[in-house]
Amino acid sequence: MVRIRIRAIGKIKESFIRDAIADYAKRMCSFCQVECIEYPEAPVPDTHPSTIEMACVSEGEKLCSGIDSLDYVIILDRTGKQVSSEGLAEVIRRCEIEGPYQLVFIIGGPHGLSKDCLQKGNIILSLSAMTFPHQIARLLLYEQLYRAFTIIRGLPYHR
Ligand SMILES: C[S@@+](CC[C@H](N)C(=O)[O-])C[C@H]1O[C@@H](n2cnc3c(N)ncnc32)[C@H](O)[C@@H]1O
Repeated sequence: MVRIRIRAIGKIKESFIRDAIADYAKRMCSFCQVECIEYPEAPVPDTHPSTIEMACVSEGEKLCSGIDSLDYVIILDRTGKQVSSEGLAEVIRRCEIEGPYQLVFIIGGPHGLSKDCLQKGNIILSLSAMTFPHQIARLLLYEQLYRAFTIIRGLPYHR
């Protein structure tokens, strides 16, 4: 069974988003092992660009540390490549058949991801040209992962 690790900055504060994520995680549990590891937001004591950049670098180091070189790493960023739901399903299907069996998704915090971190992925994935709050980006990712598994298994969810 393919393992999916989501590495994300910050907690999900809104209970309705937490509930929706938990619902998709439950629906996916017979298709994959999905786990989310949350890292704390780095402190941003002022709004100077260099302070924000330092926070992004520090968060990026935590998000990318300890990733196995065999993992397939997908970094979520607005500037990345947009793929269809079928395209994401194909990436997962290939991992299920050929490996690597662990997919890692990385989601930044309120200030986004450092340049260094963006270079550590196998792909940078854009969910849209629009910017979402990290909590919504995480929920969208869970929904798209669930959708991908229903596409792979031919289940009547994706239309
Ligand atoms: C509030 S956003 C960061 C905004 C930051 N100004 C930037 O442009 O990256 C927080 C995180 O959510 C994810 N995210 C938000 N919108 C996204 C999108 N359209 N596609 C992919 N990921 C997105 C990214 O991982 C991002 O680092």
